[in-house]
Amino acid sequence: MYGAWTPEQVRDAEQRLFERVPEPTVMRRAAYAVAVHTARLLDEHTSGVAARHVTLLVGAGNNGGDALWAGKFLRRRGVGVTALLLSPEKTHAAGLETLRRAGGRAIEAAGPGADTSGIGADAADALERADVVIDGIVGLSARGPLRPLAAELVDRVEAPIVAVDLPSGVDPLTGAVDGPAVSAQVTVTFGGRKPGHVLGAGLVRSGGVELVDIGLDLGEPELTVLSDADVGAGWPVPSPFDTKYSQGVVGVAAGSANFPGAAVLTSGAAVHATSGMVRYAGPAADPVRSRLPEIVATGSITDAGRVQSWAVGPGIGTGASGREVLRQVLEAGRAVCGDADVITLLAGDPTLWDARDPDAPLVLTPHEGEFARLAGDPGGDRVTAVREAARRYDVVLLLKGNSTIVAAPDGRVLVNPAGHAWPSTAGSGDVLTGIIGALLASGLDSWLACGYAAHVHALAASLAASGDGQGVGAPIGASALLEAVPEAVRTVRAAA
Ligand SMILES: NC(=O)C1=CN([C@@H]2O[C@H](COP(=O)(O)OP(=O)(O)OC[C@H]3O[C@@H](n4cnc5c(N)ncnc54)[C@H](OP(=O)(O)O)[C@@H]3O)[C@@H](O)[C@H]2O)[C@@H](O)CC1
Ligand SMILES: [K+]
Repeated sequence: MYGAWTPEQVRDAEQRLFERVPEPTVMRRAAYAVAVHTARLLDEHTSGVAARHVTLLVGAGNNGGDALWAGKFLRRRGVGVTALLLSPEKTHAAGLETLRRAGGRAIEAAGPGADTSGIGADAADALERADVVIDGIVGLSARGPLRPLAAELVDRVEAPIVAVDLPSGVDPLTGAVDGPAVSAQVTVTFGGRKPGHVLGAGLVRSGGVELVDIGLDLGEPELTVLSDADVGAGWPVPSPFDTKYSQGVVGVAAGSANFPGAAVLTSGAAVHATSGMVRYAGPAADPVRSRLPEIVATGSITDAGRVQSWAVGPGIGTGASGREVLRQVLEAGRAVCGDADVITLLAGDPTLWDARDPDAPLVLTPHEGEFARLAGDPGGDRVTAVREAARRYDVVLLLKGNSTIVAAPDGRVLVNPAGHAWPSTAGSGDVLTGIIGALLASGLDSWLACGYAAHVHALAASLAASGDGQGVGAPIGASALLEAVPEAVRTVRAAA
């Protein structure tokens, strides 16, 4: 498990740290780590460090200061270093002096001989010669899209990039990217990850994140990310004394005559996610029985028998029958995971919420379009949007994406930064619903159940796509994802 902290939290911790440790000492610590990782990358790409060339992109603040200090440390290892100053009059003075004293060169990025991009001829040459580029344009204080000169420089880079703290162009708080942004091979960050490292485009732009301890005491994180080991340790498996009933019985209300596949995928996922028992209730009882003989299938919810949770929504439709299914499930007073048509129904008819037992956990798992129907466009700051909607509706909300976000009504937020889109295939959401339903039936906390399910679901998709998770991926459908769920569960349990 690891956390991510907002820039504001980092700044508060930074102030407390500076009361004990002088600021330049902290910066040197941070910069030294940047130099170490840059040397590593140089070695990987050029089979050496000495006599290689590193170009620094140096912005107006301490992020640029870190880059300049890192340049000084690289000089000690015989690296040729050129700093391109984006705001010469605001450059970190001590950093600039130390680099120059170590034999590094510093020139204006917008120097003489500039073409239409505004980049000077010497600066363009230094970019071209670079074996590795260090991005110190902007870090924690980034606001809005990159300014034009920064954007031009970033577009021009061809060498692998080490980003200082955050890839420039990525919003530190939301991970959103608006225009050109650095795509780093490695991002060296300090004290703790920031939301920008684990959300949306920022997740992909950060490359491998290297965390450096500089003595910050950060407190409770804004976001939590679960590891394989966390998920594996909490995944419910039968104890020697369990029966099929004691592990929790899942009810599945999904699919219709027109969409029997949704019933099969949701039910199949519930079967694969935990042991125990799965009941199906709905018009697709025959196809479910024939594909999944272990399921007890009936035509209606009233005949289904006792369950501990309901997985409801995929393929039920948004007409009168779907509405009735949802009403019955909500009135049953059990934990509910609602997906797809359930979200559309709840968004369209606020009176349906009245059927809900307020003491029974309710989980909703929208994709972006469904979320918009329920709570408006999530915009760039998805975490805030999901957290507010979870509070407003008193539900656990899971917003799907390459970083899936799970917010509880009390404000806790989990992120599953899968960083790939293999689960983006028709029917994949049905599988996720079945997994969550099964975990809810086992009695897991509904927020954690969503975090575990999102993690295993994304892992199952990548295992299915790449055979063993190592190979080159090939397109998959939801059936392949479903079949890979047990392997994904084994993988996380082996890590625990
Ligand atoms: N926290 C810690 O513990 C430690 C922090 N450390 C380091 O300090 C960094 C934070 O430094 P910081 O506060 O000086 O600001 P930083 O991010 O360098 O921005 C500088 C200036 O850039 C500008 N600018 C803004 N947006 C822009 C844009 N879109 N495109 C272009 N330019 C833009 C804006 O200046 P303006 O031009 O508006 O005057 C802004 O003031 C942090 O990321 C880490 O590297 C480490 O040294 C040690 C431990
Ligand atoms: K940066």
